[in-house]
Parts: sequence; C-alpha cells; structure tokens
Amino acid sequence: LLAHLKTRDALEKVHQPRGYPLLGHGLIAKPDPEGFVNQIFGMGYLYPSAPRACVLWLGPMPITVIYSAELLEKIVCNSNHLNKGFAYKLLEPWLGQSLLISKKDRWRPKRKLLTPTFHYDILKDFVPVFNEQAKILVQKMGAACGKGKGTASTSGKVEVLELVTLCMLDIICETSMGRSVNAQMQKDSEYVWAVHTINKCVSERTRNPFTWPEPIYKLTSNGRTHSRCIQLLHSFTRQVIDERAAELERSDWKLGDGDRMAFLDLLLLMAHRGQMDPKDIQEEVDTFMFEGHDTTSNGLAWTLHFLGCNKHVQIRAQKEVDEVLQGSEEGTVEHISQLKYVECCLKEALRLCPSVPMILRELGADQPIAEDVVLPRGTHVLLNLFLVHRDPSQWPQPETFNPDRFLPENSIGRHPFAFAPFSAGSRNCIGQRFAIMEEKVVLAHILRNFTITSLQKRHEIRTDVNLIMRPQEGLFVKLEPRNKLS
Ligand code: HEM
Repeated sequence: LLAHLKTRDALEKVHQPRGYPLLGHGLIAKPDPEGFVNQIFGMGYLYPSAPRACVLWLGPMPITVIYSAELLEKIVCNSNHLNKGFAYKLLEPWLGQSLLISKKDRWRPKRKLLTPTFHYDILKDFVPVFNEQAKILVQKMGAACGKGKGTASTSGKVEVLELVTLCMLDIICETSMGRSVNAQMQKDSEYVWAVHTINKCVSERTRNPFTWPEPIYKLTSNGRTHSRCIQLLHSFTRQVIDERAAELERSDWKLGDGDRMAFLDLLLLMAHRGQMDPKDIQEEVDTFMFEGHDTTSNGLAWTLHFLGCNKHVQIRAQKEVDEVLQGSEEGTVEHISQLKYVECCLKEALRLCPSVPMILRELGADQPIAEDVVLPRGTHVLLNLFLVHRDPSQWPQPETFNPDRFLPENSIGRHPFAFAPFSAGSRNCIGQRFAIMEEKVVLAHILRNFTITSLQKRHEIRTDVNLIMRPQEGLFVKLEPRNKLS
C-alpha cells in the first residue's frame, strides 16, 4: 500500500482523469476493447499540452502513456528501459525467449549476432522471391476483380487485406525458412491456418485479463485452440529446421551454387560455428514468421486504401513505377532505390496507420520527463506511436494523407523521432529494411497493373487495435486492370 501511495504521489503531476486509490480508472474504463483503445487514444487529445503524457491506472498499476517525439526519444534511447512490458508474456508459449520478448541481458548478445543477417547484401537476394509472389498476387487480384482467369465477379470489388496477407506469408516463409507454404495458391494448409488463428487467439487473450493466468486459459476453448496452433506451428518449424540441418550436414555446411540463402540457413551456420545455441533457432524463426507478415500486410493494405482515396497521389506513384520499371517485369534492387515517391506513400500510410501502434516498456530506472515529474522505476510506459505520428507540432493537418511530407525538402526541422513505425533506438525493428524493400516491390507490381478506387472512407473503417492495428472488416477497393496483367 505504501509503495502504491508513493507511486501515486510521484505521478500526481502527470495529466490523468480522476481515479480512485487501488481501483484506479477501473470504474470509467470501457469494458469493450474498441472503446478502451479509443479511450487511450482519446486521452492524447484530452491532454495535448507538454509533457505529452498521461497516466492510466489499471487498478493499482499505473501505465504512463507518452505521445511526443521528445519523450519517445528519452525512453527508447535510454539503455535502462530495454525490457518489454508484461503483455508480451502472452507471446511466450509461441515465441519463447526470442529477440522480440527476451529481457535485455539475453536480448543484447542475440541482437548483436542477428543484426548482420538483415544486411543489405543478404536482403537483395530475396528480391526474386518478392517478385515471384507479387506476380501471383497480381493474378489473384485479377481473378478476384473479375478480370482474370476463372471468376464470375464483374464489380471489381476486392477485399485486399486477405490477399496481401497470404502473399506476405508466402514471402516470409520462403525467406526465413527457405520453404514454400504456397499460402496464395493452396487452400487448407494447416500451417497457414495455425499462423492466422494463433494471432486471433493472442489478440482475444490480450483483451481479456481473466484469461492471462495460464491454468485458466488452458480451460477455455480459445486456450485449447491456442495450444493446438502452437503444437502445429512448432512441429512444422521443427521439421523444416531438422531437414535443413541434415541437408547442410550432408553438403558439409556449404550451400550449392545458385542456392538461395534463407534466414534459417544463416542461423544454422551460426549454430554450427558455435555462435548460437541450436535451441534458440526455432524461437527466432517463429518470431520472423510472426513479426514479418502481419505487420507488412497491414502496412501495404492501408497504403492501397489511401492510394484508392487519393487519386492524384496514385497517378503520381503509378507514373514513377512506369518510368522506373520501363516495361521490365521484375523489380530489381536498382529499381527499389529509385522508387522514392512510392516509398513516401508507404511511409505516409505507416504514419497514419502504424502496423504496431503501441509499444510497452518497463522502466529500469527513474525517468524524468519534465522539470518536476519523474516516472518511477519499475512502472510501465506505453509508447503511443499512433499519437506521436499525429502531433500537430510535427505534422500540420495530421489526418491528411500527404506523402510529400516525406520528401527530403519537407522533412527539414522535423524531430527525428516524430516518425517511428518501426520503433526507434537500439531495440527497434530488425526487419525494417526488409519490410520496406518487400513492400516497394509488391506495391510496384500492383500499381503497374491496377488502378485502385477505395470503396470505404477512412472514418467508416473501424479498427481493431491489439498488437497490430488492422481493419475490423477488411479493406475493400475496386480494382481496374490498366492493361494485360503481368
Ligand atoms: C511494416 C512492417 C513492420 C513494422 C511496422 C514493424 C514494427 C516493429 C516494431 C514497432 C517493433 C518493436 C516492437 C516492440 O518494441 O514491442 C518491431 C520489432 C521487431 N521486428 Fe518488426 N516490423 C515490421 C516488419 C518486420 C519484419 C519483416 C521482420 C522480420 C523479417 C520483423 C522482425 C522484428 C523483430 C525480430 C523485432 C524484435 C527486435 C528486437 O527486439 O530486437 N519486423 N517491429
């Protein structure tokens, strides 16, 4: 009780709605997940002045929500605050102690070891995979809008998130495990079902604190589905890892000429050299599968939505794609670096709809945030990227989709942490370069082939915000082929 009162005292000067000792904001917090998230976002608008922070009491537990570039920098650049918050524990049964969730002492050497696996020289070999899968996506989009093979639809209406997600899933499987799951073409893959279903299970569990204790969760039907998914996912990745390790063993740990190196190969080679514990490989592969497809697919699907709402932007992006690709059917690394305006479009969509809208960190030391305000060690901080990206002092007319903001001449004077969809500091997203390259190639293929018209307005789309921000009912667009699909 004393500790609680001391913490309340320390946080007294931070903006907060009136709450009660021990109960906190329990009596005013909305019970439904959408309402609760709206409250968290709404608090940012309620308290817009500096320091852009406010406290939410989950019962006796304070969470300080911060939403300015300056405060974000203070937290993510401080090596005392590298531990993630309690909510990440729910991912542990699937991802173990992988890079995403491990505590800082375990995380640091792993991160050092894994960073080179995302070097540009390695990523560029993945570009053919991006192209292959993007071409399949274009054919599927053609079929879905009634302009390709074997479909009856003629309205051109297509839900793009589902299609893009399967494409991104194929890409991440191929690049991280060197194994195709053929999610785009093959229905009823158990692995694909498990990846999708486990995301839903974890989202539901996050929203319901009663199911957080493991023994209770196991008794629920959601908990049983979760266990089945884990079993399927782990046995699939285990089998791929064992088979690949045996192949490498047979070839004396050398790749054949023309063999494409997957992340898994790099991890296995590290384990062979004694740099990594073989037991850790599975956790990292599972993490790439989790972090590497829902994030990119939501990022890309939102971009399609915004381009479909802003025709002048779309025309400019299409013009750039046509000029850069010049009739070439494959995007190359050179093309990728030339697609500058396309990159601005992807970034602007990530600004407005960051795939990971909030991040939780546990403070490892007292953290001053204003002259007479110190956040106590051991409390949690919610980095609200969604609101950082809407700070009007950094982003005039923040709700307007305007990719020009990211042109170099328009970025002068902006705080370097005002845009952080991949988080920032030393514990930022390891896959960000991969994500941007992948999204640029796939988007270029789509823009080359289709004109997009959004069938929903942004305010009509209700979002589901858990670990990932996604539209509740999907994103519907009308697709019209520009010429023969390629
Ligand atoms: C648009 C796409 C992506 C976005 C917006 C995104 C965003 C993020 C964010 C915000 C974090 C920090 C999470 C936290 O602190 O809780 C993160 C971490 C991470 N991401 Fe991404 N990500 C994307 C794509 C990818 C891809 C493609 C991969 C892998 C192939 C990946 C792998 C990871 C990993 C392993 C971490 C943990 C890093 C660490 O703690 O050292 N991400 N990502």
